[in-house]
Amino acid sequence: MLTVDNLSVAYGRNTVLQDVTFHLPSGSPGALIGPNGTGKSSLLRAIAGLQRHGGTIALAGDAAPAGRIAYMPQDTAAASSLTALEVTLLGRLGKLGLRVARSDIEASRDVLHLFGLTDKQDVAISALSGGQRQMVYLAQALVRSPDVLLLDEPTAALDLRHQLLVLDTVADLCRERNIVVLAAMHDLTLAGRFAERMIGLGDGRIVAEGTPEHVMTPDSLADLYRVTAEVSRTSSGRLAIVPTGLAGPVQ
Ligand SMILES: Nc1ncnc2c1ncn2[C@@H]1O[C@H](COP(=O)(O)OP(=O)(O)OP(=O)(O)O)[C@@H](O)[C@H]1O
Repeated sequence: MLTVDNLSVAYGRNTVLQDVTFHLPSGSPGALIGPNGTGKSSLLRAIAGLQRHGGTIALAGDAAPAGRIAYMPQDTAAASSLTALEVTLLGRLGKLGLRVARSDIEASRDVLHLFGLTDKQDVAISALSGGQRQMVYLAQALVRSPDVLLLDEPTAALDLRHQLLVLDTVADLCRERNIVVLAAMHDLTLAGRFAERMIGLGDGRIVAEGTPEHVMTPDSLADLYRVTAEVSRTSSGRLAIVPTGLAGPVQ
């Protein structure tokens, strides 16, 4: 269980997160939703130990869990000449000795294979497409075998098939390894498919929390995003969110 208590983040005098308190159980994929600029990335970075913050973060009672957390940033642009395999392997850095063990390479190859990137493993990361690069950085996070996996818009650059592949892979991993997973997402229908727990962030505070059904009602979507939206069930029982119009003035 990840416990975030009274967390705050400020950039200079600009406080962007305040009084953020929530629990996220292991084994239940979590989605973090909310409008642009509301503090989702700041929250993920604070949990990952990459952002100065107030308040406390604990993982099953461990008050300094940063070493057990893997974080995939939103921006994976890279000018590096490292290959996809090398970038993935970097995820094992904490575990690597002076020599790279065969098992580290195999673990890295396996994850790249899972994402259909076997034929790209020796290609420089700078020569990959945006979606391929996003999957390589996800592979890097996965090979760390973290206890907490934080993903910032992990499907933003992916086509329909790879969106499902990546999210289903991460959700399965969350349940099988009983780890904590929190992904910031803008596609609410995808988020509803992926997540068992959802946190709605508005203006730097938690404004809704619970199951996707509870968080993604027309009223709470109007509060969060200032849009009107239809929330329905598909014939297979999944939640579908269709924004239908703007509500309220642009701020
Ligand atoms: N390094 C920084 N220095 C100063 N202000 C920052 C910095 N990073 C973010 N901010 C500000 O903090 C606020 C929250 O930004 P953050 O990136 O956390 O939002 P977000 O919810 O992830 O947005 P998006 O959905 O657009 O990615 C914004 O107003 C942003 O301008």
